Amino acid sequence: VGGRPESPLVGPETENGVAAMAACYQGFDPAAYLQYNYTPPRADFERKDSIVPWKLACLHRAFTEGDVNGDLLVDIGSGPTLYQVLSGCEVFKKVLLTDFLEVNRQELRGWLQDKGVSSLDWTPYLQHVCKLEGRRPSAWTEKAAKLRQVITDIVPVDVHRPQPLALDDLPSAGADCLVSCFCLESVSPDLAAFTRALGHIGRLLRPGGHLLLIGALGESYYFGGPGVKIPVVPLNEAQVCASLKESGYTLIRLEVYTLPQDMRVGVDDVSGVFFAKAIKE
Ligand SMILES: C[S@@+](CC[C@H](N)C(=O)[O-])C[C@H]1O[C@@H](n2cnc3c(N)ncnc32)[C@H](O)[C@@H]1O
Ligand SMILES: O=S(=O)(c1ccc2c(c1)CN[C@@H](CF)C2)N1CCSCC1
Repeated sequence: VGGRPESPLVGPETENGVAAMAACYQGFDPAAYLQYNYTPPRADFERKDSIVPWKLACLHRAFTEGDVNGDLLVDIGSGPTLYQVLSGCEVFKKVLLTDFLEVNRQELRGWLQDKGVSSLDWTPYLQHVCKLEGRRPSAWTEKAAKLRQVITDIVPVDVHRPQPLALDDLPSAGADCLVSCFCLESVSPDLAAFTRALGHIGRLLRPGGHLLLIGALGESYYFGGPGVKIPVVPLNEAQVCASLKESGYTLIRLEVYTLPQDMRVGVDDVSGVFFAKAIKE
């Protein structure tokens, strides 16, 4: 994983762009990334206009409105975060986490295997999702146990490969649902590569399966650690919709959140966040 794409359709220019992106990620710092994006002011559960309640509510609704079901949920480009599967872990028997970097896979294993070892305390996220589910916040320990029970593995992934996962990491029937947050636009050298990557992960999904895609709007860079500036494909809503359509999905719903000024904290130049629920044709 992480090698050059195999597709004969991809020219040297794109291969060079993909390789350059992979090089940018060698300095990625999970603890710093979590600090930049998953602590206040961005992760402030007391603020009504905070992005956290909005995102967790989008995911909760998408997983629980009745059309998403099956056995296997795969999270593409998990990074060092878990918020993206806190609702899905109640709906799927198996959850597969994936990331390109061993440092991120190690961060996730630290949380899963040992109650104390992780760079961020996910308790407020667990408690918030319990509240969305109508449970008492103290049920967060049960949700943490559920998460540790359903996450079957944490494996390498490369969305620029036509087959992003190792064949033996995925059942032949494919995944029933994919979730992917802030990954494709943050790892692609350009819009064409973003769209191709959407098609590649679509091949992991059974026909009729759902994609829950969260991403940045208008973002051209972010810091993945101190001094680790990573380029991002700046997207607008129309491009997201067009790329989904071009790569074989039917859009069910697109929701957009505009970041308040005080959440623009210098770790990136994101202007908004989109949430797309789509179905693979
Ligand atoms: C901006 S982070 C998103 C992390 C997390 N999903 C979140 O919501 O914050 C982008 C992630 O993509 C991963 N990544 C980098 N290159 C990749 C590739 N070629 N294929 C899949 N994931 C990749 C990085 O290791 C990183 O964890
Ligand atoms: O939407 S966030 O503010 C957020 C969370 C992660 C990221 C960005 C924004 C923008 N840059 C991305 C680079 F890929 C990563 N957010 C942080 C608090 S919890 C919910 C998600």
